[in-house]
Amino acid sequence: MILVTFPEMRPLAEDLAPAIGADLRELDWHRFPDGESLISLPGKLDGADVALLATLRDPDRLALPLRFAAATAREMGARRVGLIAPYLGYMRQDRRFEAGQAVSAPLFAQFLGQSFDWLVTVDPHLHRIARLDDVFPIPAMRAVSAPLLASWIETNLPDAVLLGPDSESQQWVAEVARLAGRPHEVLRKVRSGDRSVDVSVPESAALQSGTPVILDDIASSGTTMARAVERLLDAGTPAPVCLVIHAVFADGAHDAILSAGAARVVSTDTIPHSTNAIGIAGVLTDALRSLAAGLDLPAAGTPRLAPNPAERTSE
Ligand SMILES: O=P(O)(O)OC[C@H]1O[C@@H](O)[C@H](O)[C@@H]1O
Repeated sequence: MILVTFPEMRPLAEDLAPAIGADLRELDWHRFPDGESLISLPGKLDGADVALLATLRDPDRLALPLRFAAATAREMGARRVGLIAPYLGYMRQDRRFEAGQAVSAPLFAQFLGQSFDWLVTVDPHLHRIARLDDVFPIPAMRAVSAPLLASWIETNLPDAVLLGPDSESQQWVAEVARLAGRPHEVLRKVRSGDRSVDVSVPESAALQSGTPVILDDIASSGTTMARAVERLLDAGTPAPVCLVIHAVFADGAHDAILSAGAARVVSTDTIPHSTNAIGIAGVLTDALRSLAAGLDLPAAGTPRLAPNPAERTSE
């Protein structure tokens, strides 16, 4: 397999390529002064199975470059072209909340399915849509970060009390708490706008029994995390640690969470960010191996634990 990475994903690509036995290449993405993109793929692709690595934060910016890259790989002779998207954007708009709205999740899945033969992602935001297969017209596999999050908690915060900021976070929090052998609670959230969120904290003895760790799949504006931090401090807990799978972090989000009083913000490296502390190459490799078995792809190699991204940057 040939792994072709978008430039910003190079650090994860360097963990992933040896683990899956892929030849690593980086595409060139030139931006013209008017904002148009020129994508260039390196080397020959004749008959190769190609995997593109791109994380879909800011998916509007990436959509056309992805389509150009996939089409060009085919023109250069690639046998199949897959997409490894550690973060898969647009999954939250999974129904028409108001008349006339686009239901973006299936539309974006169809868009990607027109360019790629398969897809692997990490913990997609699926709620009313149960499975990736329900919206993707191509084989789509989800890697699960829960074992990595649980292991991080066991090592770094053995007295953690896991807290989901809203009912949608129940699925992540319950599983990580089970794997880490720690208690968990789910807070109540009411959202009235993009940055207008109210969180309330239930009375609970568990809250006072350890270090609060707020766990969510996505921090976007950071408002959910920030309000949860404030309400927990109001309830008399120690400063919470915020653990997020996908560090989407719109402008100012990380600072807003810290200003609210969080002790620390930690994320996986599905999206490059200064808070990355948990490497997901191992679970991506597992997912690629499962997919490869079903698709007659070149078998991915033996999974290896990825180095901690924080350690990587200090090398
Ligand atoms: O409050 P922000 O950070 O904007 O949005 C993130 C929240 O929106 C939800 O869909 C996510 O699961 C998370 O709870």
